[in-house]
Amino acid sequence: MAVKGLGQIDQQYDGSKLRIGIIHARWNRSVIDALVKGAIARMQELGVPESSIIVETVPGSYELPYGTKRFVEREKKNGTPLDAVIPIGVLIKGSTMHFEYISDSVTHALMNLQDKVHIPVIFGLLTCMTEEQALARAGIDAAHSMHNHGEDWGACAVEMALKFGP
Ligand SMILES: O=c1[nH]c(NC[C@H](O)[C@H](O)[C@H](O)CO)c([N+](=O)[O-])c(=O)[nH]1
Repeated sequence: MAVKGLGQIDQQYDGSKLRIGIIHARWNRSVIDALVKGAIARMQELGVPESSIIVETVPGSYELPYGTKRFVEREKKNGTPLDAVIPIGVLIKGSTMHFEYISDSVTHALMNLQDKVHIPVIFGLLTCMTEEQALARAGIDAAHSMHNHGEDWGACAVEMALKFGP
């Protein structure tokens, strides 16, 4: 039995009152779209209305930290604050060190963002050595060898928002 992964969340949560943001990069779009779809589907299973899932995009993963911060601030300013936000990006190793620098810096920036925006920022950055790894983690590889990690991120956003919201 696989031991990795979120598995079942430890109780059924009612997400019907939550407002969750997804902000995704547009690189590696086929993988991104599958991850976003999985996150939305899981949050709807947990009762979050589709109209309460707000989707925004940025060019690439490097733009996720700043885009996420401004996205959360904009929704708060509009009187429609988010209860959690899921930045989603897919980084695939190329022939240069670009991958390493973006992966490391974006990971730290997203982690630290939580203390600035004061809502859960779920880690939705796939850092893959190959395209096959990315496809598998979005559940769209030919063998369907793994589940869609976007579903985990959706469940995580609902749990964190309900447990640790304002
Ligand atoms: O989201 C990604 N952005 C990538 N680069 C773009 C970067 O995130 C910025 O958008 C760009 O550097 C402009 O700031 C990637 N690679 O370079 O390989 C990648 O794999 N994934």
